[in-house]
Amino acid sequence: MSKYHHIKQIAYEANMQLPKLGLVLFTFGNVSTADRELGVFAIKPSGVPYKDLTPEKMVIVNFDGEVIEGTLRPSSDTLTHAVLYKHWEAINGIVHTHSTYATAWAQSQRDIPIFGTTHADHLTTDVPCAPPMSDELIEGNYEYQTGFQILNHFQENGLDYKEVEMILVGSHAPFTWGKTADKAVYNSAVLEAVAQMAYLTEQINPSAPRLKDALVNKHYQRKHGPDSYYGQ
Ligand SMILES: O=C(CO)[C@@H](O)[C@@H](O)COP(=O)(O)O
Repeated sequence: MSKYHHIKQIAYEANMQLPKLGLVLFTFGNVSTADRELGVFAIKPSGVPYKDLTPEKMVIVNFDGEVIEGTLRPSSDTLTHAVLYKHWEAINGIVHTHSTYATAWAQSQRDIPIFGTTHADHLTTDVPCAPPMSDELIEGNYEYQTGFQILNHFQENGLDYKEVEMILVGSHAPFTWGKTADKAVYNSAVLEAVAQMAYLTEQINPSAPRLKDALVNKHYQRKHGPDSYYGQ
């Protein structure tokens, strides 16, 4: 058995959650999970429909994006995953989807405003949207540059990747991450729900107010503070 069997299994199971949660159609997304000791991650092969996926089909790649084990081509988004793993050492799972509402906000090149307590349960800021890349960068290695586009946007806006575990890539689609692949998948589902609620909120009331800071903090602390399940 491959010494990477455990991460292939985790990556497979996390990938299979995406169609079950309604976050992908056909081959529209990918999940990876890292083993920091082995210095690699397992990622979905490119263009393989979820119905044909097996743990053995997962591709093992190092943090420079070089294939270490696997017969299929790794996801076309592999270099974005590699850049994030290389620079953000606390994450072990990354998800990319084209879920409808989150992608619509990304294509509209807008942050998702913090309108409600569901949003505040998970983060205290708007969901950030990184501006689209210049033509020059797009003509280079788009997926590699996407990794830096995400890193730069976090740095320039003083965002902490351990607190804000999601981003919209302008003119493209969302990426989420977490300590585990399961948490990254959870974050993608939360993002899609928040994106839908924010869209509907603006449709019903284009001048809907943002959530008051006191409520933002109360809800976030309830789920992340020292007395919370995750904070302990
Ligand atoms: O962004 C895109 C396409 O727009 C890709 O993420 C999506 O098609 C998935 O590609 P892979 O099958 O993982 O190579």
